[in-house]
Amino acid sequence: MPRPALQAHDLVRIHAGRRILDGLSLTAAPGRPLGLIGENGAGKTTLLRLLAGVDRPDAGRVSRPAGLGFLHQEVPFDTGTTVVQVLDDALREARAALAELDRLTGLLGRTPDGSPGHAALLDAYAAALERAEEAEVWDADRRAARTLHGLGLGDLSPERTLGSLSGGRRGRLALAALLVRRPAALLLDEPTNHLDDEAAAFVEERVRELPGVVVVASHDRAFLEAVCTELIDLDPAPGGPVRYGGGYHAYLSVRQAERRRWVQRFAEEQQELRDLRRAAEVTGHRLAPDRARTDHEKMGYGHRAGRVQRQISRRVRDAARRLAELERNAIAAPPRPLTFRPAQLATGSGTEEAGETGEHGAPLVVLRDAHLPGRPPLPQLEIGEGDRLLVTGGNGAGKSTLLSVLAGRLPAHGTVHRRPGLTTAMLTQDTVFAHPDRTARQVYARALGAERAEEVPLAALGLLSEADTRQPVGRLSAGQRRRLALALLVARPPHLLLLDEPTNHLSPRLCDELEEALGPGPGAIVVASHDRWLRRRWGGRELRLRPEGS
Ligand SMILES: Nc1ncnc2c1ncn2[C@@H]1O[C@H](COP(=O)(O)OP(=O)(O)OP(=O)(O)O)[C@@H](O)[C@H]1O
Repeated sequence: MPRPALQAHDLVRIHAGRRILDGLSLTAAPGRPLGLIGENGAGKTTLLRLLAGVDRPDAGRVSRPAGLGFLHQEVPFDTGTTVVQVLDDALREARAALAELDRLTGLLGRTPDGSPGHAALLDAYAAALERAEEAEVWDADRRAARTLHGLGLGDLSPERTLGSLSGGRRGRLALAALLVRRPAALLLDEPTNHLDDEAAAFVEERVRELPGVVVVASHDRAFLEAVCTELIDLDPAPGGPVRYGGGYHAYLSVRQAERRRWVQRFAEEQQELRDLRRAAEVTGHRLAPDRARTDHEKMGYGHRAGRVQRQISRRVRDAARRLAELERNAIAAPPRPLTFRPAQLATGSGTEEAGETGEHGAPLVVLRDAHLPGRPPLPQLEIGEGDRLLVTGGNGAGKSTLLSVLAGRLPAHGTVHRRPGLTTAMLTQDTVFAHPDRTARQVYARALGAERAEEVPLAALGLLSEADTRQPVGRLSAGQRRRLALALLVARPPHLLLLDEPTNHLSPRLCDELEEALGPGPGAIVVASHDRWLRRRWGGRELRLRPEGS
């Protein structure tokens, strides 16, 4: 039986009066993973939610295979659910399929060949067998164990509640549950945000071999390249969202060429519009009945007056027609992309306090034999002025713990010496704002104080558009919320800036700009990241953490 595709027709979605999706159609075929890409706020999550049936479109429709699985950016289970309950839920369909097969086998055994109902029973058995084979139900328990292991969750006690797990582990468990279930259509929103290299490679492998529909929204270039056979770019384009075949690299070059063509077409069209308007004005002026004629015009005027008049009128009419047509169908101006423009990310710490205490030139932070009960060991570490340190390590190696200790958010035993007067700021992995109804601007002004917010206006940082700064933070996309959190940090640069997985949720363009800003400069910056792409290009100091016992 052919597997069903997922299809969307003419989807429209309006948020707060803005058309986020405007007549989008797509088909996601089984076995051909489709990637959704675009700037933060382009509408990827919005589209996934419509495809999943979590939200209803304002117009258009979706037809989807039964038994669809959706990995949200935020985990959908409540905090009291245990690990074993999540897995039982994932295995429910496989177990039900096996039970049904057993029941039909028993019935067949008791029904003699040729007796009434035997043929119907055989058909039911064949159908149940096909469903069970498709879902690979015999392998389900083994698959569950292998998947937990592959996602670095092999050590999880089945009785742990989700509330007791870190956000990253909760996310990985939700993903594991979906890979175990193998739904006919799998929709994934930023699946690699919490994955180290090994886990990301494992997921790539599993997703590639899924026989059903896969649609994935992601900013992870390495993942998109490895998994997707087609991409849909939701960023503005003259003819609406564009579909690209051939993976991420192919997309990048085609997309750049398209953007150049758009800019050029727009410039040419604007020039033509200006010319036509000028021509219409000048010719209109020449034809005006009360205009005095020049001597040159008077000489031939009587003789050729009628013909010239007709020619000019025709030209005026043609120009007016072309002008009206162009004005009606003019291509939209290519939107100017946001450009991250921080004055600096961190600031020099030659503070008065340091001078007074004779610590000028001393390290900003020193860790010696520092440790926290129940957490991975902390390294011996000195962070000095101008340092740029990349902290790497697999899931559970203690990257976030280290950053929290450096930030002074987690008290550790042993020596944690911070230079007097040192200011630190940390971009955490979960961006939560306490008042979702406050606009981004209000949050910014309250956090920084009106004076600083005026000195460094939010929109001037190039992280959010003017329009988005007026949005309530609860309505911003995950990436836009992270952009706001970053803006709050760089608007008042600290001496020591700590970035925990800074590239999660951020668009590739911003990641590039951020990476550039991380280069040499004043202050100190410590970055914890699993991003393969960032790590590959990092030129500075690196500290690799290993989980205890490894
Ligand atoms: N409930 C809502 N009300 C108003 N606007 C909304 C709402 N939900 C989303 N939006 C807006 O819709 C746009 C698209 O949001 P969406 O979350 O789909 O973007 P995205 O492409 O997934 O972004 P990201 O890359 O940051 O995850 C954003 O501008 C967002 O502010």
